[in-house]
Amino acid sequence: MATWGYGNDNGPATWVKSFPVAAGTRQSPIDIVPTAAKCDTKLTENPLTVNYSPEPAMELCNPGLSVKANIKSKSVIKGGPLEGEYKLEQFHLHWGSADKQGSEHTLNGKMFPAELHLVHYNATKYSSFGEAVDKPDGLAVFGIFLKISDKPHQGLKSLTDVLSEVQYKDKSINIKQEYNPVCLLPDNINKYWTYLGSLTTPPLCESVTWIVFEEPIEVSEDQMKAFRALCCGECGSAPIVDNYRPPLPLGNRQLRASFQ
Ligand SMILES: CN(C)c1nnc([C@H](N)S(N)(=O)=O)s1
Ligand SMILES: [Zn+2]
Repeated sequence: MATWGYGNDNGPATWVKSFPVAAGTRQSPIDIVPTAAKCDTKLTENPLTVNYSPEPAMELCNPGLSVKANIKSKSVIKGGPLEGEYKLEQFHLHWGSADKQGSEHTLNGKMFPAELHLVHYNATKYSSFGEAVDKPDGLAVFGIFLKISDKPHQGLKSLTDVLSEVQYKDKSINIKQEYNPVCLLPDNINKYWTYLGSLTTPPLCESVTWIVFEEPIEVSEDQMKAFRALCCGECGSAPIVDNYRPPLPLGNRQLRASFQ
């Protein structure tokens, strides 16, 4: 079976052939139109709280279509739109071949150069990510926009400085001791949009409560170049770029905002 990807013959428009849910009614990403969002005070009555722990030796790997860090520590979130406690499973990114594109969610039709996803599963109701992945309340993913600045992002620097060591598919390394993913979050996590959606890559399960933060994090052009130097396969293979799914219709879903 042909593997899915982001090329002309295996990209997002073809995924529905193997994953019919791609044509579902709660697919992600979406275009975020702030004026269409409903400000919901319930989101602030029980504020979103993040309780991340340092990762003793965080595994960073190149699975071939992104770069991802697997989390073993007990890093959890709760509150906001969430019922129960969700445990961080992994984080990864999507980025463009140029700064004009790369994010999955868009803001008033605008793409950012990249988007960071921190993927959590409902540890109150389910015993593992695998059990939670296809449940309607199984997952919660933080979406964080990346924007270009002249200064590198210090939290991401521990990763971008070693990406050359995972340049090729299936390479992995362990990041320095005590990496705390909290360093990746924007300063203000009280301003976000939330809606019910899906994984943005196959199997595209409609199991994600998305929490997309209004405040982007800032990265340097050199850090973007480091992501764009990662390869889809072995030495000489194509670079990993434009690994984003374009937005899907919001349909009858309600987009809520935690702020005015
Ligand atoms: C198995 N896991 C953790 C994931 N499967 N698909 C993921 C997608 N990349 S996303 N973008 O998080 O929906 S994350
Ligand atoms: Zn993702």
